[in-house]
Amino acid sequence: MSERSKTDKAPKKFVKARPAQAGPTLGMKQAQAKITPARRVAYEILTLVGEGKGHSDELLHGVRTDALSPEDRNLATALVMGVLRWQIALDARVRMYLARPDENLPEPVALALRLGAFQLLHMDRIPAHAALSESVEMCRVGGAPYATGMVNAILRKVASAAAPGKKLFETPAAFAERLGHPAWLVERWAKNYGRDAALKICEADQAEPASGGLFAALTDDEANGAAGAAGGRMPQMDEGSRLVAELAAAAAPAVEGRKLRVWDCCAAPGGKTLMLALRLAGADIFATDVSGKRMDQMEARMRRYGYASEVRYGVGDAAQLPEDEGLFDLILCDAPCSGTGTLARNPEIRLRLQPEELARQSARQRGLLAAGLKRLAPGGRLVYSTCSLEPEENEVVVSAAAGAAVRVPVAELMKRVPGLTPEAAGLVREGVLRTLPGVDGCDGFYAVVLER
Ligand SMILES: C[S@@+](CC[C@H](N)C(=O)[O-])C[C@H]1O[C@@H](n2cnc3c(N)ncnc32)[C@H](O)[C@@H]1O
Repeated sequence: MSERSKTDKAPKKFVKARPAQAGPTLGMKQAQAKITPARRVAYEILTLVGEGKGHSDELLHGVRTDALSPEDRNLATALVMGVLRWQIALDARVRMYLARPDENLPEPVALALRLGAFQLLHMDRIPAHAALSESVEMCRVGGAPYATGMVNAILRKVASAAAPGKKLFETPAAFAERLGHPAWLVERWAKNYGRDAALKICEADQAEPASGGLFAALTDDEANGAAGAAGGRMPQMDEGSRLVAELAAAAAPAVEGRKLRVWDCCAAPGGKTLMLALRLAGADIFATDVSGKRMDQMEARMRRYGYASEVRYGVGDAAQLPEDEGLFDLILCDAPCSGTGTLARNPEIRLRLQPEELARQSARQRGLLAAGLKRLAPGGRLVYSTCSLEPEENEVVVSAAAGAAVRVPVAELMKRVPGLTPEAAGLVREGVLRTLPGVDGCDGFYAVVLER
C-alpha cells in the first residue's frame, strides 16, 4: 500500500467510482482552505516521513509546528504519531473495502485514507464529518483529485462498519496486524520472549511511552536542580535509558591517585553522558559520536547542566579513535541499533525495518564492541548496550566480539544504583540487563558489562 505501482499513473476507475455524496469538485485553493492547520501539517509531515525525508520526532519539533497554536500542535502530534503507530492496521482495514484488496494505492490517497480512518477509529473527540471531509480535501490537495470519491466512500464504510471482532485466541501474526506491527517482527518476539510478552510489547508500542516506576520519584531538588542540591538537575530521559547509564556509572572501577578515565563512544544526543557526569563527579569524561551534527546539538544541550561542564567532546568513528587518546577505565558503547525496543517513541521504525537489516546492524555492532574492548585499560570495564529487542544485536554480538573479556554479573552492580525500586531486580535476566516495553514499564534495553 505504501508504494505506488508502475501502472497506477492514472487510475481512471476512481473517477467513475466517485459518488454524488462526495460533493461538488473544488478548486485547489478552496480545497486548501477547507483543511485545518493541524491536519495540513500532519499530512505534510507524514508525507515527508513516508518519503524517508525526515524523522517524525524531528519534524514535529521543526518549523512546520512552530507556527501552530498549542492546541493545533497537540492535534498534529497526535495525528502523526497515531497514524504511524497504526498504519499497518489502518491499511489492513482500508483494504477490506477496496475493489482489489492487493492494489497499491498512490501515496497521497493512502495517506488521506490513513488519516481519516485513524481519526474515525481512534479519536473519540473528532467529529466524523470533520475527519471525513478534510481527508477528501487532503487527497485532492495531495494531487489525487480523481480519488476523492473513493476516499469518501471508503471512509464512510469505515465509520459505519462494526469493528472486526477479536478472536478468542490470536496468533502472533493476527495480533501483530491488529496492533499495527509487521508479523515477522512480532513472531520473532513471540519466539524469543513468549507469546504473552510479545502481545504486551505490541500493546505498549501503541500508546504514549510509559514511565515505569523503576526508580523512586525524584526529589524536588533532583528534578529542578535547586541551589544547594547535592547532585544537580536530573536529565529528562526514559527510565530504561537512565538505568543503562546508572549501571555504567555503577560499573566504574576504583582508581588510585588519578582521575577515572571514561569514554562514551556513541554519545549523542547525550542523555547517558549527562548521567555519567552527574554520578562520576571529577572523572575525565570523553564523549564522541560519528555524527558532527548530532554532536553539535549534544554540546548545546550539555551546556545547560553545570555538572557536565568538564566533559570533553570529539567527532569520529569509535573504531578509529587515535592511539594517543590512550586507554580508558570505563567505556560506554551505547551502540547504534534497529531501535525495536523504542517503537512507541519511534513508530516509523517498524514500517522501514526489514529482516535483512539485522545482520547489517549486527556486523557494525561487532566492529564497535571489538574496537571498544581494545581501548580498555587493564581492570577496565565496558558496558555494551542497545535499545533493540533482537538477539542478533545483543547476545550474538557479545558472543562474537567479547573474546577474553569477562562478564561482570549485573545483579551485583544494580545494588549500587541509587533510587532503584525492589521490582527492578527482576530486570536482570541471565546476568544481563533486559527490559521489555509493556512488561517492565519502560523502553526495551539490553546491557552487558565486560571486564578486561
Ligand atoms: C543509540 S545512539 C546513542 C544514544 C546516546 N548514548 C544517549 O544516551 O543519548 C547511537 C549513536 O551512535 C552513533 N554512531 C553510529 N555509528 C557510530 C560509530 N561508528 N562511531 C561512533 N558513533 C557512532 C550515532 O550517530 C548515534 O548518535
